[in-house]
Amino acid sequence: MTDARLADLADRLPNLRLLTDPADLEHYGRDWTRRWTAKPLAIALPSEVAEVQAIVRWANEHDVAIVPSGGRTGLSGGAVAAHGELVLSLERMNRVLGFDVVDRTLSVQAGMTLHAVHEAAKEHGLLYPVDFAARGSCSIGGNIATNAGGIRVIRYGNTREWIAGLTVVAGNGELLHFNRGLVKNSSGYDFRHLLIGSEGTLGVVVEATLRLTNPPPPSQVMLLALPSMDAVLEVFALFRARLSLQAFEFFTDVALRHVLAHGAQRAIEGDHPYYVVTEFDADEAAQEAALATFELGAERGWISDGVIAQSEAQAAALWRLREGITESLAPHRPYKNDISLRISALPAFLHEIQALLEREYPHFEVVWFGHIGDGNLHINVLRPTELSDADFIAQCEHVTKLLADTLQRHGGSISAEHGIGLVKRPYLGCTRSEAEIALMRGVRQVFDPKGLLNPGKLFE
Ligand SMILES: O=C(O)CC[C@@H](O)C(=O)O
Ligand SMILES: [Zn+2]
Repeated sequence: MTDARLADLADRLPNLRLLTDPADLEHYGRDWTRRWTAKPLAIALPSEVAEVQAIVRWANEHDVAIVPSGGRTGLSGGAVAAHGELVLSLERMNRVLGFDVVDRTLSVQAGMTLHAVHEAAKEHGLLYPVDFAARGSCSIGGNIATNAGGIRVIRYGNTREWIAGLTVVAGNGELLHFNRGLVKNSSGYDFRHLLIGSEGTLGVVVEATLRLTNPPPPSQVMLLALPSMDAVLEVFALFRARLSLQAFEFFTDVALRHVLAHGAQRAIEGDHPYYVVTEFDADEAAQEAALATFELGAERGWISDGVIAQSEAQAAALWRLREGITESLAPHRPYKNDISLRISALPAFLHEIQALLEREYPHFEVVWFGHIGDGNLHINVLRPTELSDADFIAQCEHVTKLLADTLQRHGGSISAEHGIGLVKRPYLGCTRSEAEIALMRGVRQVFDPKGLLNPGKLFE
């Protein structure tokens, strides 16, 4: 270890696992964006809170920036270390700390995967309801840092709703306990909510107390084929009014083509431009209501075809059509937009934006999918093989500026659930006012006076 700063860190924390191997630097220095070359100073893998505190204090003394790191499944460059930062991976801090049957809370270390959290809740007959495709590798700490959403927001809300308490190491190494699991706490600023969605810029989340809930009643999964985006919105309104929805997700035929090529099974024959996977509570009465609702949608010309899963395996196969999209697109190194609008603003916005994207991306393949029931659209633009990364990104950035302007006019957000990170930083101002961004900077100054926690993410 030739770097004097690292030698000092190793001296202070002889048991700390520190990695400097080039393969490790690359692995831990990047996320799913693959846009930046990873260049961290080293990777620290603490095993306890005291080590995290000591690392942050060491970073202050040596002016070393820190990139807090979870599962690095992020899509906005929030966990990228490209400028000699120390990556602080919470990966080894992945234990359940406690379950409280009266409070119905689960306390965990931040490095637990979302899947492990689900399993731990299940052991107690309860549910941690935030869920999405990266569950096997993303960490609960990363979910908190981005206020992650996913496929059940329509029923359960975002990560924010499920955080009863947070333990955080602030930018000066101090340990802070926010809200301590209380249901009611009207005693001033709720710092817990400032930390949720702060993308590692205010503190390192080391532990969280999660609220759990009852598992949902038995459900059914349906795949629908639809003739237009307007029909998707009509069917959403119809289904929401008549059924108790757990999920309502859409994707286009282009997304379907990719996911089928990636190994998923076709469930509806024929060519249809839009598809919806929906899941709803399904006792006997609800099943009848679902069929009647389906028939009504078909009579009105909004639904062209549909299948209802007859087994858990079929339900999983239908879900795979939606959940497999990101992975099936990954080889094309897509440029991603993750935008949100009020649901009521969607129809007008969509008409405008579909025309804009057709005009601006005549030669690129554009894949639409997402959580339409939350007003959240994922737009993935695929890089043509003959185009360099730099040229491709430059063209996409130009269009994103136009998209951001349109979003601003319709009161939307440039990031619904993936965070701002490095990727959306130029567009923060379309979603947040100058006054808000000035306040954010002020808050950051208080929590992290030297600006060492994830610098450059969220804003310059
Ligand atoms: O790949 C994307 O753009 C979206 C990923 C994720 O948020 C999803 O909804 O599947
Ligand atoms: Zn999503």
